[in-house]
Amino acid sequence: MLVIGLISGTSVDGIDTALVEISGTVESPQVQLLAGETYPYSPRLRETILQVCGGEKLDLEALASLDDDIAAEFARAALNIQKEAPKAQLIGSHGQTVFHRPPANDRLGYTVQLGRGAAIAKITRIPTISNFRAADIAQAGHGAPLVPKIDAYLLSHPTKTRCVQNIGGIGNLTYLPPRQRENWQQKIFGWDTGPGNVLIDLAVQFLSQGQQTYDHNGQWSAQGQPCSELVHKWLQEPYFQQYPPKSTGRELFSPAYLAQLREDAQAYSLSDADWLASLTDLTAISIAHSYQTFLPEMPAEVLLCGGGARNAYLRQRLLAHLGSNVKLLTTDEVGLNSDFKEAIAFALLAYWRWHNFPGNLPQVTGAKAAVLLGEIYR
Ligand SMILES: Nc1ncnc2c1ncn2[C@@H]1O[C@H](COP(=O)(O)OP(=O)(O)OP(=O)(O)O)[C@@H](O)[C@H]1O
Ligand SMILES: CC(=O)N[C@H]1[C@@H]2OC[C@@H](O2)[C@@H](O)[C@@H]1O[C@H](C)C(=O)O
Repeated sequence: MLVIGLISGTSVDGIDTALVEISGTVESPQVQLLAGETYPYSPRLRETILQVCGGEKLDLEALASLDDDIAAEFARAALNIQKEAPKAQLIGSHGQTVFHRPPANDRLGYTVQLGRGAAIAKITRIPTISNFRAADIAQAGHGAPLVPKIDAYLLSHPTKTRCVQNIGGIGNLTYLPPRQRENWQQKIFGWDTGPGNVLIDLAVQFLSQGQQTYDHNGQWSAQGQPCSELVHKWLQEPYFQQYPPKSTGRELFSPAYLAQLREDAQAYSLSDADWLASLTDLTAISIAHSYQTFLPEMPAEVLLCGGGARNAYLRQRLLAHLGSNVKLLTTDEVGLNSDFKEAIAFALLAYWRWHNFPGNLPQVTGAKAAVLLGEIYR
């Protein structure tokens, strides 16, 4: 089956689009990436989305327009990716997260992904599945992360313990015990580790007065030295100490949050490069801390994906904190494209929904049951 996967993540940099051929069976799918593209948002749409993520108020009419503007961009991405290919039979569209509130005590979580599937189906004339997180949230789950079940099917190893670490705007991990271990599927874990690139990106934009949006290959932060006293102070953030299941977003790791870290850096008279090095080190140490604190064992291999895998300084700090017993690779090195893995995941989640196969892992999201994910718009 030819399926298109679409997602714009928490970096809000554009629409990752994957055209994939899915064969095999639902329980043993083979996925081949035929084409992958990122279609950047127009600067105006990106700005609006970031403002909404930052809590700017919208009236309902403006919300409806934004929802459909995003859907139109997603539909255009889907039409573009298959220009030179046979027509896809199905689209799985994650949409754009603009709000995420994890569940708490006796209150369900709440999550909003804009870019409604009905509009994508209408424009593309291809059946579209969207709103993947709602059914898990209705089961008292976090609705995130959803990729761990995909990782289990595509990246687990017969004899090695692996972790898959996505470093997008937010970071999230999947822990995969070896497949030969008894009941290995029940022992898979996953959660959001905290910031991926979000703090680094916000700081670079602030320091460059909007001229740069990210620290290319980590070149700027590599010129500085992390201040370990500050990094350890920052690691006291309650989210890092919270037990999984857990999920987070730009609501916590926000411009206001960064402003506090800026004040701290000024109190220590850090240079700009030292501040960036410290934020990068915080990102790395928060990931490693998550492994060392909450996993039953350290993995033999960590497979990186997401844009942060290209940040050489971040990779170096991560290796330093994970320890030399851990081998750091990218998912590309084991055959899965690291830039389009999330888009591929939503193609496969749509395929599973189409075939009535549950897409969530309750022990990861905290949901009470495994459920079908996504709403179908024919
Ligand atoms: N060459 C590079 N050097 C350093 N950082 C990079 C590079 N390329 C991409 N990035 C970082 O990766 C980010 C985009 O990553 P990605 O597309 O994986 O995020 P996302 O999918 O939006 O987030 P999430 O996974 O949280 O939903 C950019 O904002 C930038 O910070
Ligand atoms: C609410 C939301 O959009 N969460 C995203 C975000 O980006 C990374 C991390 O936080 C992950 O939990 C999730 O995305 C991926 C695709 C997931 O669901 O696995």
